[in-house]
Amino acid sequence: MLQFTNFRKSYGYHPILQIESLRIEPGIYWIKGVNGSGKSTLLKSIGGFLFFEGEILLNNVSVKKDSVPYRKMVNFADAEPIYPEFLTGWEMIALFAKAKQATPGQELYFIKSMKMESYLSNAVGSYSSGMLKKLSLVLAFLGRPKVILLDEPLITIDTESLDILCRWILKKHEEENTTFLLSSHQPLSEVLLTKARVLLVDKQTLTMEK
Ligand SMILES: Nc1ncnc2c1ncn2[C@@H]1O[C@H](COP(=O)(O)OP(=O)(O)OP(=O)(O)O)[C@@H](O)[C@H]1O
Repeated sequence: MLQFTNFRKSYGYHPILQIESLRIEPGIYWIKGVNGSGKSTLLKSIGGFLFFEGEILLNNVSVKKDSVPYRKMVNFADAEPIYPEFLTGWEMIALFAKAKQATPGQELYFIKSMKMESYLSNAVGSYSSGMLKKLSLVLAFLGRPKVILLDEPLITIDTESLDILCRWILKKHEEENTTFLLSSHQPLSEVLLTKARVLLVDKQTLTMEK
């Protein structure tokens, strides 16, 4: 369970988000909000990548005070992923698999289902934006995190892969009770919509829609 207490995030003197108190139970959540409302800022704060005032706890573990155990429970895929260009996809996967203590071969299901075998031996610098996006999604699913944060996961990937990603999300949630927080301007697939609750970023705060 994610818990926000007196959360405040500003850039300089520009306040972006303020969440007095909010509990997010395990589930699948669609984070909605207009451009610039603060969705990426929220996800990066939960991921432990940004400084903020107040507290975020995951299963009572603090992102600030216990950042190492906290980060082991949280995986993140950036909206526009950037990786060292000279590493291959396989090398990136090996790095993340080790860091996230993935079971041997866990990545193969994801790689096969999105048909990525043909390019993973190439350096990441040669990837198209869709190829890079798929790699970032595979990395985010490695290990057994409690929470997976996906910032605009639906952009740049082809329609066939969209359906596959929705299946990954439902499977991971059903099998491991992984919580997903995903931001998207595109509507989610019907099947994902039936499972997802909406978190709205508006007027500089976050509210759960019924
Ligand atoms: N590094 C930064 N420095 C200063 N301001 C920033 C920074 N990053 C984001 N902002 C500002 O914070 C606000 C929220 O940005 P954020 O990227 O979180 O919005 P978003 O809801 O994800 O937007 P979009 O839907 O366009 O991706 C915007 O006003 C943006 O200009």
